[in-house]
Amino acid sequence: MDHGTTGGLEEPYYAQARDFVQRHLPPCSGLQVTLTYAQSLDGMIAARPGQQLLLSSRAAMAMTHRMRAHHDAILVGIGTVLADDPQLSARLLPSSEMPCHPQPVVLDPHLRMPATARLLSGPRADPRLHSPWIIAGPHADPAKRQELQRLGATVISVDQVDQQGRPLLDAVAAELSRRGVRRLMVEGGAHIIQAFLASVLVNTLVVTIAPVFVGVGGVTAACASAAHAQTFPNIRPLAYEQFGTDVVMVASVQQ
Ligand SMILES: NC(=O)C1=CN([C@@H]2O[C@H](COP(=O)(O)OP(=O)(O)OC[C@H]3O[C@@H](n4cnc5c(N)ncnc54)[C@H](O)[C@@H]3O)[C@@H](O)[C@H]2O)C=CC1
Ligand SMILES: Nc1nc(O)c(N)c(N[C@@H]2O[C@H](COP(=O)(O)O)[C@@H](O)[C@H]2O)n1
Repeated sequence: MDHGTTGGLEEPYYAQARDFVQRHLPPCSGLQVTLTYAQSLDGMIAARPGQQLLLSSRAAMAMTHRMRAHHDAILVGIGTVLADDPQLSARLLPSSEMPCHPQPVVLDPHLRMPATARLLSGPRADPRLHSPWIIAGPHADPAKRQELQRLGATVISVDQVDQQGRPLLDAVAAELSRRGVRRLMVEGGAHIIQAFLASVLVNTLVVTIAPVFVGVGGVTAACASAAHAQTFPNIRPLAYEQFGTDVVMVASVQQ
């Protein structure tokens, strides 16, 4: 389906999203990592663990899709796949600007990805979508690996893991670089945001702040524990811009 020159987006959203991304994302040298998510005024990314909450306005969502299109790969954790069943595409852009969508990457140490996930079924219906790369740990079930590969996924083993059996992000980044990823956009969820903030990998942070309160029971953006409290990087805000009803902050991350 051709959505015309603005991909079905209203012209002001389309133009603002394009200009914002061009202005604020740095040119690429080595692996550039952009960490991005949407949060409420009280710092929540979901109302309940394992549930999806739409926070971004349509204008901010346009910016997110524009940003997806600017990256080679979009990474989420398996918790986000189980909660949201995302597509991780840049489908709000016109097809003329997005001949091929970015590569989805899922951190899934124990291969919990459901066979019914849209990340697996989508590429069978639309050849412009890539089947996901699934980053597994060393103890992943070989039968599940085979099943996911039969469904089109590429299962990549990363054997360097932390004490909880989760792939080390340095090793993940090296593997993605080796496969040609130059710009990586990390979207969440809470555990992945925390892990990337505690790493030295993030170059740019883009946070959409929506004018709502979520309250008790919500999931905080970075599920910070005392153990991680010392590991937040310094943030140098570069710009704040209003997208619809939301404010988007773009910042460089100082390691
Ligand atoms: N508002 C927003 O922008 C977004 C909100 N979300 C929300 O976040 C929630 C999901 O968050 P989580 O449950 O925390 O799931 P998550 O998406 O952060 O995945 C966590 C899982 O990733 C795996 N993992 C692999 N390597 C890891 C590493 N190095 N460090 C940590 N985990 C690693 C572990 O199996 C862990 O259980 C959902 O409610 C979803 O809707 C997710 C993305 C964006
Ligand atoms: N930018 C943004 N705003 C929100 O309000 C959100 N809930 C999210 N969530 C992220 O987007 C994924 C869904 O993507 P698709 O629409 O399925 O392509 C979701 O899984 C989160 O990563 N993002």
